[in-house]
Amino acid sequence: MRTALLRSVETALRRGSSSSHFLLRPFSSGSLPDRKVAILGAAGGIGQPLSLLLKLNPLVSSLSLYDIAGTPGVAADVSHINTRAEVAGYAGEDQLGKALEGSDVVIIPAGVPRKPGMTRDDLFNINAGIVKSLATAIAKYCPNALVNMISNPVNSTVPIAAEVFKKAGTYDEKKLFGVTTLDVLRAKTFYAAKAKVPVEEVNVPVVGGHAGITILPLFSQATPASNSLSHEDIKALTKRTQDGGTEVVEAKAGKGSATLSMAYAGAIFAEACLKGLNGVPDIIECSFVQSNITELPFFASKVRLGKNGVEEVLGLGPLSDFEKQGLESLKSELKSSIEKGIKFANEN
Ligand SMILES: NC(=O)c1ccc[n+]([C@@H]2O[C@H](COP(=O)([O-])OP(=O)(O)OC[C@H]3O[C@@H](n4cnc5c(N)ncnc54)[C@H](O)[C@@H]3O)[C@@H](O)[C@H]2O)c1
Ligand SMILES: O=C(O)C[C@H](O)C(=O)O
Repeated sequence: MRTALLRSVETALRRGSSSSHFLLRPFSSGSLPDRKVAILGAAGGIGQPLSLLLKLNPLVSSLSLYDIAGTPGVAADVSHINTRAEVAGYAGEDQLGKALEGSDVVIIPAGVPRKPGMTRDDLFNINAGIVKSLATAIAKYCPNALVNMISNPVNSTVPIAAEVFKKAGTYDEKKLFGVTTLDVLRAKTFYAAKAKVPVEEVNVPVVGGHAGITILPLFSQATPASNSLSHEDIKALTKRTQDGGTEVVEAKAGKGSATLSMAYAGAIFAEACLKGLNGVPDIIECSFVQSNITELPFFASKVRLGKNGVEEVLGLGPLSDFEKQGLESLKSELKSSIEKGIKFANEN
């Protein structure tokens, strides 16, 4: 028999709040809807910890782990954890259809990561083709799924997927997301340390794209507000957020890029998508989506998530002069990365 406590936990889970945390909380999956999540690239540096985090999430009833190799081991391993999600591992292209069929959310961390000295755009030649073939399969096997794109360069891989979906006749701009959550986590972490405020209370929107100067944290809108930060502090925080990925790439010295923090960020964003699908109100996250809040066709900003994916692309809000300058400076790089993705999808 379910106790009042369990019932209230269930209600809280369904209603949720974007800040409630899925780790270590008691749950009963009794009346939660079934949700299948597929991870493409599940045997990789991000894919493995992301598989673990989603196995811990009671909103997931079926966890489908796909990679070109290595997934049976990852699947067997996480499947022993005594949580709701049933886990299946699929390896090799001939199993991709089965891995995708019936998915509500597909997360894509498939592709190569950076080494020191490389930009994210240097990954384009390899990752563009990988993303194109995975998007083609999504259009065929689960055209209604919400797609969470992690593979870099996100500023180009999201437009590639959009073009593939358009050609297949399945494109729904509400369902395609570039995952920029790690930029938000970094902005929150760095701001909290500098402003000396409790990190768990901090919110900072990050807009633009996901590479270098296209990453634009809006510290003028950070909460709790701080009046102890100078303009030089804000400039330094902005630069550190923009270079956060490179900081990790250099520290890993040739052994890849952010994997653990990215898995956490990917799990947060996937959970937000699932809550939206489940009808939880007021789920707001930053994401790189089709947008008309600037003249660019894709742009990261706060979005409200709902039963069909993006319910509303939220505006930028008031910007400081420094942020207005940052916004103008990022546009040409972001525009050419988007155009590069569109061109690739249409010519290959
Ligand atoms: N969006 C972000 O904020 C963010 C953050 C960190 C990393 N990334 C990007 O995520 C990607 C993955 O990073 P990683 O560290 O996990 O790399 P990794 O090399 O450790 O893992 C990538 C995995 O993708 C798999 N893969 C390759 N081709 C595939 C295909 N066709 N189908 C399915 N799987 C395929 C590989 O077998 C491997 O297991 C990189 O492009 C990286 O730049 C993005
Ligand atoms: O920096 C990278 O190459 C990986 C990722 O985009 C990140 O921001 O950590």
